[in-house]
Amino acid sequence: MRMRRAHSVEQVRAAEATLLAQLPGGTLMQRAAYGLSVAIGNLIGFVYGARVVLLVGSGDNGGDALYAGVLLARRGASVTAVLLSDRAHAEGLAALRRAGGRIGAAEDIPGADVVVDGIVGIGGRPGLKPEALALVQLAARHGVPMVAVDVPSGVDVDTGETPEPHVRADLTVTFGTHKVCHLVDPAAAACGTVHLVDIGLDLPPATAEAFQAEDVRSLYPVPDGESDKYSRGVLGLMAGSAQYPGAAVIATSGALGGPVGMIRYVGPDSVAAEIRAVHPEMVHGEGRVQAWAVGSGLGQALDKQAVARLLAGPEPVVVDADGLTAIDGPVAAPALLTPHAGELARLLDVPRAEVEARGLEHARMAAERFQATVLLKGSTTVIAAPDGRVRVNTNASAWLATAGSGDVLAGLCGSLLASGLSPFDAGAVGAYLHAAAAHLAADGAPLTAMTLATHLPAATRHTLTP
Ligand SMILES: NC(=O)C1=CN([C@@H]2O[C@H](COP(=O)(O)OP(=O)(O)OC[C@H]3O[C@@H](n4cnc5c(N)ncnc54)[C@H](O)[C@@H]3O)[C@@H](O)[C@H]2O)[C@@H](O)CC1
Ligand SMILES: Nc1ncnc2c1ncn2[C@@H]1O[C@H](COP(=O)(O)OP(=O)(O)O)[C@@H](O)[C@H]1O
Ligand SMILES: [K+]
Repeated sequence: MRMRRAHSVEQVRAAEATLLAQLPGGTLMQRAAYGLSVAIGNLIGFVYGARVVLLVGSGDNGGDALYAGVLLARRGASVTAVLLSDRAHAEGLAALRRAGGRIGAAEDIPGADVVVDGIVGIGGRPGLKPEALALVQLAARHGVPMVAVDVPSGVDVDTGETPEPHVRADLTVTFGTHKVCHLVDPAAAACGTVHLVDIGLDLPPATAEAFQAEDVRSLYPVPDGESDKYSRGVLGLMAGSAQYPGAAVIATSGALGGPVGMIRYVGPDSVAAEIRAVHPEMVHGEGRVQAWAVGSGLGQALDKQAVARLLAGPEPVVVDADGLTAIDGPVAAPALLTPHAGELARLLDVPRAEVEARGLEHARMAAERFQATVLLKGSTTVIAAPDGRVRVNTNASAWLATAGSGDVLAGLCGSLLASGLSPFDAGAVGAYLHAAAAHLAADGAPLTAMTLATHLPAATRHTLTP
């Protein structure tokens, strides 16, 4: 699999320590600095004559910035280091001086071609000191591109939280592996483009993973000559109501845009008629199913006991929207819960703002409490399994923020579950294809939930074709 993998600071430090013991001093920093200097050159498009300002803190993150400055200075850049501490990396500073770099100050920033944030890296606490914040704000006011070394200084590296002021980068150049803050919002949004430089770390299993097309390809249930509609999986859909009939239509569209062989709709005749008008292939009424999707648009028609029966198993179940209100403890069925921040806040009985600020923590907490995979929707979607594994989907399009797009996702995930994927895999594959369909459907302009659903086959084709 080719997923992007993120590791915790502790894991990175351990892997670095092993490697540092084997290599001559400074090797890792030189590898990091070389990758950083190349990425900076690529971002601004030239090096000779470029005006580069380094913001240098007290640690090795500042050291990386200084040595990248050395390499850029040797290629003809004019490099200035603004020191934020009197303990800046001494050897790096001496090397920069030898390469013709100089010590500068705030007034160098407005005319710079790029500012390099070497304030803090994985050793940083959240937040920026006032002096650093003022320099970062000055660069932003003058529209100078910002390159973060390893992480945007001031974010919480291991959680992606941003409780304090922090750098907003155009490009983040990280080393060895991604960190959680590169994948999880709100910090991920502050990273800009993330570029990974290999420095040769030997790493343990990741703390969080982000799927790529290849990962989806390896899991997607593709029918073969032996397949029939039942072996491909039948999805039971309990969604929509007289109040929200559209949710059932949209969820059906989402499900039919996935791998399922057949849909059985369980609900009122009036809603079934609306679905049939768009999807005549839908079957109305109870029967054997391999998985359930329940909850989208049930509104006041929600029958908590009926949902509770599904939650008791044995079939796997996707629980969306109103269906989530039927959950009050561990779920026996293999389950994928698909709340947005407001719904997760209600489930956990905490303020919505807390879920928005600390999404990863709350998704994990809910997965453990309800013994179910929790897919927390947002600009970054977090998928947390009850065993502690985490995946995130970062390739969404903001055009997805439209009514009914969550119903498409619930139907699609149900479809994947019915065709045999685990809740954790169904959530990751579903979130990926949902986002891919959004990019195709929107193509830089508004989309509707139905156009999103009708683009699922094309998104799947693109993803499954190497
Ligand atoms: N350890 C290694 O082998 C490698 C480390 N590398 C770099 O080293 C970095 C980690 O270096 P360090 O462990 O020295 O730590 P940092 O450079 O991240 O910073 C730690 C220092 O910053 C201070 N500090 C913490 N939070 C602060 C804040 N909010 N504002 C101001 N100062 C703050 C601390 O007192 C400490 O002195 C990585 O992010 C990476 O850039 C790379 O060179 C690759 C190899
Ligand atoms: N700003 C955004 N950027 C990217 N994706 C988003 C954004 N806002 C919402 N989404 C995605 O759009 C979908 C919205 O689902 P949901 O909140 O359930 O809406 P609805 O209930 O109207 O269907 C989710 O998949 C979510 O991840
Ligand atoms: K940094």
